[in-house]
Amino acid sequence: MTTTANASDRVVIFDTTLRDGEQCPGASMTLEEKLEVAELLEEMGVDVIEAGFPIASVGDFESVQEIARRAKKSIIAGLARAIPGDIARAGEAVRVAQRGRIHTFVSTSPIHLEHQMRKSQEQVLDIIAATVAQARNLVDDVEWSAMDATRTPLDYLARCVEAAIKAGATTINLPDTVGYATPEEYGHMFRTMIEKVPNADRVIFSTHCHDDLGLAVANSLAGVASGARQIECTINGLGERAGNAALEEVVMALRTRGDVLPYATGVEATMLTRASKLVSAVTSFPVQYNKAIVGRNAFAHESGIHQDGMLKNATTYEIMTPASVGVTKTSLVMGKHSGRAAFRDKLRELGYQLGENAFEDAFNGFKALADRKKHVYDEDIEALVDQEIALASDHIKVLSMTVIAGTVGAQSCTMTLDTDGQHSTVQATGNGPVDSIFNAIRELVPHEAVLELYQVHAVTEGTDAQAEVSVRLTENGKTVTARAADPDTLVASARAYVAALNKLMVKRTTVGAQVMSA
Ligand SMILES: CC(=O)SCCNC(=O)CCNC(=O)[C@H](O)C(C)(C)COP(=O)(O)OP(=O)(O)OC[C@H]1O[C@@H](n2cnc3c(N)ncnc32)[C@H](O)[C@@H]1OP(=O)(O)O
Ligand SMILES: CC(C)C(=O)C(=O)O
Repeated sequence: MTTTANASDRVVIFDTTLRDGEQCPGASMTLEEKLEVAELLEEMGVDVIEAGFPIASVGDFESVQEIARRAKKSIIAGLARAIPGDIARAGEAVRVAQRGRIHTFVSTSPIHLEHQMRKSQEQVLDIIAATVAQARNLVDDVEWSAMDATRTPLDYLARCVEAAIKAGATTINLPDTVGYATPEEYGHMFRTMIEKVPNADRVIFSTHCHDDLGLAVANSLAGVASGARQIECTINGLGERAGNAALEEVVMALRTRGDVLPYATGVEATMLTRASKLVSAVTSFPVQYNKAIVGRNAFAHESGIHQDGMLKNATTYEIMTPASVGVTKTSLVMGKHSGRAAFRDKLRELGYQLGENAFEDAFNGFKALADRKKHVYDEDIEALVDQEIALASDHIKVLSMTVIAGTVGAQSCTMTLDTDGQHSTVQATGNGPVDSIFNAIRELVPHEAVLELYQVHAVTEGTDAQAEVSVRLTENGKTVTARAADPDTLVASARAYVAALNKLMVKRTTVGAQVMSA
């Protein structure tokens, strides 16, 4: 790859996760973490890695130098203000790289010149000439940036760019430092510089966009469409304030919309998810669920209509494949918006084959559960379907129950059971609510079976989790175990006990014994 041609359709990807990304409050990384990220960026095919700001601290200097020492293919850049000491330090750090770059910057906008730099336009032009020349004496690859370029009058910006090119800059970066530009304005700035500035064709123009108005990626792409051939970006869009253009979004926009943005990058897109996860882990910055490309919902579909389309053909609702960014598969999330098509597919995946009636019952049960529960997991569906299957062969069913529990008085249960179509009700007390439930059942269905095990566990997490209750009964040497699940632990307990009784009845019938009478 060459970084000197401006006319090609190859876009240089300049990753600044380790510099601008680290400027995100709380995102600082240790040397080891930076080395790990840099190694992955290089393996992924990132052209330029901005490894840090060497004058900022000894730690920053050391990490830029170590990354520079280890890099094999990527260009390693170190940032420097337009100050001789900064440039010397950056040069010292990147000189050990096979391909080192000094990236020096100075403000150009009236606001910055007046309030931050406290310099005149003419003084800044002199500074640009001197500092870029100093950097060029140290390395061949020098990038110059006009800090706050998008709030700089174009005629003055053109004079600055001309001065930087004349002094030897090889890349000219025009940042939207405060995330202020619109795509149209940003593109116009590049077209103007490329048309107006002498020798503009000898350098690569670069974008560097911040996301204060959520336009960082759109502006970067507008810059490329207007002649820029380097995009500065960060993994997960990390960076100062609202962050920078996200590398994964830029790369996938170029890849997915090659019809209108016919520019290539050298990035291996299947590594994007891995890179996102690594940066999230080392910075402790979670990736928002709905983040484009790498958010956990980026390839998840919950609504029935979308799931139906996805099952028929994934192109109905996905513009890129999950595999293209390193995600193993699309996920159809089961929830209250899911329909029959997705539910049928989920049952198939879980190994169930239900007849139409049983399927409808299970689907209605699932919808009712999804209305009460935020997340419906595979285990919830399994518990629900197991219960539907068990109910289909039940002689005894729990029709209704009311339990009174608490600190005042004995716990009691009023229970109505349906036994082969006959309804009977009883009220029973007990030593605790579960005991009162089991006593009620014993009164309605007299039997000798002994309760061997009563166990409750949450099927999934959260206070709205389904409780799964297991009950084991033993009678005449025969043991049965049954389970039932419900968000109400007491209902699950009653159903599990009754399910165990039903099993016991089936066992008795099988061995020719008397069927219990209610
Ligand atoms: C848009 C960006 O993202 S730019 C990069 C921002 N990143 C960082 O600032 C992170 C690293 N920074 C640091 O560690 C420190 O700010 C340092 C080491 C660079 C400087 O620290 P200090 O010497 O204490 O200066 P301080 O940070 O208080 O102020 C910045 C100074 O740099 C000057 N300055 C800012 N940008 C530039 C520039 N591009 N060229 C020359 N001088 C500059 C400011 O005018 C100010 O100078 P002054 O003290 O004479 O008023
Ligand atoms: C140093 C420059 C490139 C910068 O980070 C900005 O202007 O946002």
